[in-house]
Amino acid sequence: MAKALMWFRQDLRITDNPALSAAVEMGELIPVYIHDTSLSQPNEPGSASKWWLHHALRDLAGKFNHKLIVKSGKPVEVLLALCEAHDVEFVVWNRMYEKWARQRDTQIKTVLKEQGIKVKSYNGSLLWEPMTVSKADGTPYKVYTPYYRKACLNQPSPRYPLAVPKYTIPSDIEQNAINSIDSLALLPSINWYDGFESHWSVTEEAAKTALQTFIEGAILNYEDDRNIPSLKACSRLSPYLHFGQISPNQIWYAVLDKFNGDMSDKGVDTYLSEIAWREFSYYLLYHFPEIQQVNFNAKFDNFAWQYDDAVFSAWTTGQTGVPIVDAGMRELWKTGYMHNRVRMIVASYLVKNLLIDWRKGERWFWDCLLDADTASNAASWQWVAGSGADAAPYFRIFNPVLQGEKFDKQGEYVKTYCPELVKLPQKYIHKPWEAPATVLSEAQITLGEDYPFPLVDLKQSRQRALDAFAAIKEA
Ligand SMILES: Cc1cc2nc3c(=O)[nH]c(=O)nc-3n(C[C@H](O)[C@H](O)[C@H](O)COP(=O)(O)OP(=O)(O)OC[C@H]3O[C@@H](n4cnc5c(N)ncnc54)[C@H](O)[C@@H]3O)c2cc1C
Repeated sequence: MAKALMWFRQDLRITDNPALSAAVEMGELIPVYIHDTSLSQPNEPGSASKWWLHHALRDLAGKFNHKLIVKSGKPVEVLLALCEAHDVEFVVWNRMYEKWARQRDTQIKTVLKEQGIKVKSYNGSLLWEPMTVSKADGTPYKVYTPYYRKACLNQPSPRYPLAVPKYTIPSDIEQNAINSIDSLALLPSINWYDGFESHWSVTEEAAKTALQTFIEGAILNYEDDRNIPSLKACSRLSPYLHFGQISPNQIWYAVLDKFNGDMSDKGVDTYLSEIAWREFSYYLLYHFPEIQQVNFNAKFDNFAWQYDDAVFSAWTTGQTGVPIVDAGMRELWKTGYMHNRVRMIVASYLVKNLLIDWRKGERWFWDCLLDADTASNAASWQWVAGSGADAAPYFRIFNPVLQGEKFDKQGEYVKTYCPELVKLPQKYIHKPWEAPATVLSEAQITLGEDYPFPLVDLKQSRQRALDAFAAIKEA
């Protein structure tokens, strides 16, 4: 019987996996994961991602009775060796969209084909692949709304999710996956990740359960509640989506099937349009491959960023003296996740109030987020910075106090992650520096000791940012 090697990458699931289903049709299955040691920064996974990957691989290995072959090295060399050792006829994978991955995969395809091996790739992670969507004049969209509403929604319907295929793995494959995964040493050497385990279950089944729970409840209030960080109002599917433990197709059709294809409910429409923001991020990454490092809007190349180690460190450790910012940065550290509204607030504060280059923030998120994703992270940072495609204008500067008072009225979110402020009355929870001495004393807070004074004056730093922006606008 012919043998088909399935190269798993960011598609660590067995349901709705087009390459896996195709491999099973071709013959006996050889499931393989390769830890690509040729990657360097900025493409090498961050520390939090490696924690997730470790657990996701263990979950996947279990599905193959631990006969997942796990190797590390240069993929082309590993694949050639495996093809020879196991007499492989077909190699399949699901496509990735980063420039480095596309170049690597094209080269591998050529080398394998030269050896007489048949190679095929599939779409396993997007509803609409970037190369299939363009404006009437053939150029790529740069604005989200027409991209999604005009182009994507008028494309042929995305693939309906595939069932789990019935596979047979050759008997000579060893059940050695757990040892091989452990030997990749993915778990970070500094154990700051203990808290992750109480927040996340890293399995394909957990992704399905999270989706089901969300569409049975929170989706109907998503439009209003998604901005409130103290509520469980979002689906929290982002790390599963990044590692492909669930596909956007599974999400799309679970929602449509539940609501009989009706997208008119505000919650449903808004949720699906967030899934489409992920698609748009991949679209941008594909058509503008440098967005992780290069300003989409070249005017920002002359922006007068400022950098100060101590200031950046205060931001990363949640010690800026602005409670909603500090709560967000501490949520990230503790759980590997940060609520979307708060991501926007902390990013705006870094880039606009502290005038630190968005690329520094992007790198910190890359290392700490469990859902760190080249496309969504880079596109979102550029969006907040104002340098991106269809970005928030630079002059629209979030006031973190007003944002906190609007979206965390009672200060519940802040109190969860900044317990030293728990006794502060609601009136001052987002601006402790304005609290009278007696109030601070009753709340057992000494500013500068229990909680920092604000790093910068919000009004002055806002004006400084506007001046810096005016300078590049005029240039
Ligand atoms: C500065 C900044 C950095 C970010 N970095 C990342 C990142 O590295 N990885 C990542 O997946 N998301 C990133 N996001 C987008 C967004 O914050 C997360 O996708 C979202 O918070 C994940 O939580 P959820 O799954 O509960 O989202 P839900 O609200 O339930 O949304 C469902 C899904 O839609 C997608 N989505 C939602 N909002 C966005 C968005 N703005 N852009 C792209 N996709 C979106 C995600 O895949 C998400 O899982 C970033 C946002 C900002 C402002």
